[in-house]
Amino acid sequence: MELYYAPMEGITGYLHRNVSRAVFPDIDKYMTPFIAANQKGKLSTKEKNDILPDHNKGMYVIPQILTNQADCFLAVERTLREYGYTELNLNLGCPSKTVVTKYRGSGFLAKPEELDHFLEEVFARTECEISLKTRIGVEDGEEFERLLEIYNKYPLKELIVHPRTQKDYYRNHPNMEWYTYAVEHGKAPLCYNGDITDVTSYKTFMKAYPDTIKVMIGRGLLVNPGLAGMLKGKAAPSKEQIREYHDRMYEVYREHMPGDRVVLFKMKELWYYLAQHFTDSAKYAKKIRKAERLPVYESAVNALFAEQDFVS
Ligand SMILES: Cc1cc2nc3c(=O)[nH]c(=O)nc-3n(C[C@H](O)[C@H](O)[C@H](O)COP(=O)(O)O)c2cc1C
Repeated sequence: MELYYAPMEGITGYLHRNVSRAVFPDIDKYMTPFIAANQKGKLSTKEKNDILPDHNKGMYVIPQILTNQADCFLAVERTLREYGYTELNLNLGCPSKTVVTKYRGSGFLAKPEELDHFLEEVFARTECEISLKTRIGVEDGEEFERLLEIYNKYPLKELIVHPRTQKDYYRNHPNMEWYTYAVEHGKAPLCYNGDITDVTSYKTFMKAYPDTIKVMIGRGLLVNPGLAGMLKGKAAPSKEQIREYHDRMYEVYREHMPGDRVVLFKMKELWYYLAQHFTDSAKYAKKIRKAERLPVYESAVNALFAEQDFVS
């Protein structure tokens, strides 16, 4: 089984990636949060930092691109090739309003003809291997029939399917009827993504789709950073490992983020997920959420680690 770390904008940048890798080295591939492509193929400082080979040593990293313009895709491809990347991913899943109203991310799924032309042009000129990360439609899973017909025309490296619609955001459950449709009718190698949160949900999924060889996990790895190891037969992470994961993350953010407020913001975001597997975590999570200074934050975290357990 190949396990992929899903891209999560604002969370899974290279600092997060390196710390996760150092403590829990069971992920096979990492996808970067999306790079918003422009005509010149220029990367922002944040995007450049995220893909620099020196910042991603020892990891298989796939840069993800967000655009609906073939020229922009190919321009950023040229830039990424200069850094040595030969595999790229197109984001056809982002559900956020600001992205969707520009017909990008899952918004691009509303324009299947344009999407087809885009892919035609990209595949005619690309020098990379290209995968797609897609939702099943904008409003309704029925749209996926047409979308898959389009995807099947191109030599995709792989098709990563998160079987929700744009309208679903992260609500409801993945629509497994349409994932089954992808299994039965898709030509590209498939990777499943969506709501694999623990060993039980993984086993249930694998029982239904025993031929699966690629699974991408996002939030499940944030709530339990040791989940990939568990899915590969390792023991559940100990509280000491979670502490190490936390401490290293805190250290790199303090080293690289511009000021305590940003560090606190990043750490609170981490705890939004990480607190979920601690026993009786509500009051500690509240203190962490309310902390406005690092010493207050640290004492809330110390109390949580000292007084509660991590159970996965
Ligand atoms: C905070 C956040 C940011 C995300 N950013 C991206 C992104 O940049 N690109 C992308 O393709 N998906 C993004 N996603 C979607 C995830 O990659 C994944 O498809 C989704 O969370 C479903 O998988 P999961 O149930 O395993 O978390 C994001 C999700 C979250 C929660």
